[in-house]
Amino acid sequence: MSTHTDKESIDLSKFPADRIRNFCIIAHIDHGKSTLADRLLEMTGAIAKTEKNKQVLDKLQVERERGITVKAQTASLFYSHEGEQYLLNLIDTPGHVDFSYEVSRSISACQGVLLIVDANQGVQAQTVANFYLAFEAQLAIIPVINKIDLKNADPERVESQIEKVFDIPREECIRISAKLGTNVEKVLQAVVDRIPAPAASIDDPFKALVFDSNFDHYRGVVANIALFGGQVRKGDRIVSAHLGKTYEVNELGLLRPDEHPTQKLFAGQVGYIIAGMKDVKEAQIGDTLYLQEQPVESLPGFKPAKAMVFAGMYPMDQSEYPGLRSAIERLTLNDSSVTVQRDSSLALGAGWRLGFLGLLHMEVFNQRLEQEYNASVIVTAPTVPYKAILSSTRLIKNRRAIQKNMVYIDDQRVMMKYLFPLNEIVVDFYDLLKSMSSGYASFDYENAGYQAADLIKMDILLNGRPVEELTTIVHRDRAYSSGKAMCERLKDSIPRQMFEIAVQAAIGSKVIARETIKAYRKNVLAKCYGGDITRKMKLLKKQVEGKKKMRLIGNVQVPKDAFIDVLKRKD
Ligand SMILES: Nc1nc2c(ncn2[C@@H]2O[C@H](COP(=O)(O)OP(=O)(O)OP(=O)(O)O)[C@@H](O)[C@H]2O)c(=O)[nH]1
Repeated sequence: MSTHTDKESIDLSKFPADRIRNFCIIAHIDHGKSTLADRLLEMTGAIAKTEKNKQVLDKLQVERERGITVKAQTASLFYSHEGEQYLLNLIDTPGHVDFSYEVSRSISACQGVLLIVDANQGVQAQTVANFYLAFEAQLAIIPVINKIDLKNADPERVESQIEKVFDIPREECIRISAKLGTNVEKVLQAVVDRIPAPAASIDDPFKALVFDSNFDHYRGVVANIALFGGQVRKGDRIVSAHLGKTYEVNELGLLRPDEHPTQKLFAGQVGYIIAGMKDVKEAQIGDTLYLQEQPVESLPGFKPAKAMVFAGMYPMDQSEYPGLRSAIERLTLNDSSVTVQRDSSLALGAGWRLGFLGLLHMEVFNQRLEQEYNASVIVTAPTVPYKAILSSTRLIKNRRAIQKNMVYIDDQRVMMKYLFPLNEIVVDFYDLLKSMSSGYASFDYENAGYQAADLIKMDILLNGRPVEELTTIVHRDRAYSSGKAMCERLKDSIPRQMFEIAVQAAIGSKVIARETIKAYRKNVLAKCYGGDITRKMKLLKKQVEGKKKMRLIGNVQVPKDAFIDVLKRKD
């Protein structure tokens, strides 16, 4: 095996399309995609083999803190097989259901996938969902059974599941331990042998799909592109099909996984391009790029993601509005599955209504805003979309989940399909299901359209003042229990203040639940004896900092996390 670590030595013209393989790694969450990606990077010399290089493709702070992948990442690898040099472009994708949009976009730049399945857990919900994304896109699928080093590993059983559920012969499965590196070489060989080369010709005009992009504070838009034909070099004048605007290519190159500038990119390759796009709106994901003098027909692009959960987002202070607006614009460039609409609220001022694919997606977006853009925001209670008929029409009463079908994967696992009201599953269903099944059950969902239901609007009041951000739509039969639970949770998350606070749930003018937060005076100086003034100042400053994380509703200080916490069930 040979490696390329010298920056200057890469001549991409040596890699015509038949020497290129573009593939992504897909799997259920935690089955070991990022660990396998680390091994592939090490074995091909893209990164050094050290203890420090763990999950190198998980670049974001939020990914490292949560130990999950939320963004797909690209890495180009050089691999020699049977005397020939190959360029392998690997895209590592997230496993959690909320980020499946990243998977579907990555698939569009690939001809094959490694479908990783944990040798102990076997086929899980996102294994099935991701398999179908790859299958429908007609990609070559290489099943890889990972974690065979585990004491409870049962690769035989997992192979039977793969055969039964996906109709893939068991002989095609590769058993590996990504952690120890066992059989990982076989995975690289299979990528070359079983995944077709991209059908892209250097003789065609340059045509590239923008499959991801992000905003760099200094260089503007950095777009990840897959070349479906031709070649492109620094100084070329290219056009974005979406806006019809022309740009000059300033820089281009490979992602290894860090940017590695090259002179040119050729048909079938995957890389990055910087072309002086200064506005986030200029680099639409799904856009087609072509040379100014050689117009081409646009590529089909992507189906827009369908937001499932909506929440309001407001600056902590209205003076931070412009800064937050540009942060949201830049982050949505990198995460195009978020929808943004302007909104305003009496209590919180001007802000936005954002649509997300799920609650984890919303939390991660919020965390990225804070970590990558230093923005401090208030997020309101998430809701799901409803269509309301404004009359007293009696709606069909149907709130329970309806079982649609049930398939036995083997004697220990069963796959069940239900029709659920979306509201019942977006907030904490996944967490509850995991804890009730001791982590064994897994879950995936897709939109099944609108259904009529008997719903009412429930308000939450703090000292008699309605908090519109906490208004929810609930099923009539559940109004009392959910009103009571929300009041109890608010009581827990709002700290005592200098006066008594009544927390009430109401339907129209009728109060259905109430909790009281007793008055309390927190004297932060109580522990200060002897009048040390600098220490007093420090404590008072700390108290002011604490208050910044609070939102004033009427005269009540509400911690900003309360808006989400209040919806999560504790049982
Ligand atoms: N024993 C064992 N553990 C493994 C192996 N591969 C991965 N792991 C562990 O499994 C856990 C999850 O691995 P990741 O590589 O982060 O999984 P992932 O599929 O990338 O996770 P997401 O991107 O969040 O979906 C980590 O604790 C790894 O150390 C393996 O071959 N053997």
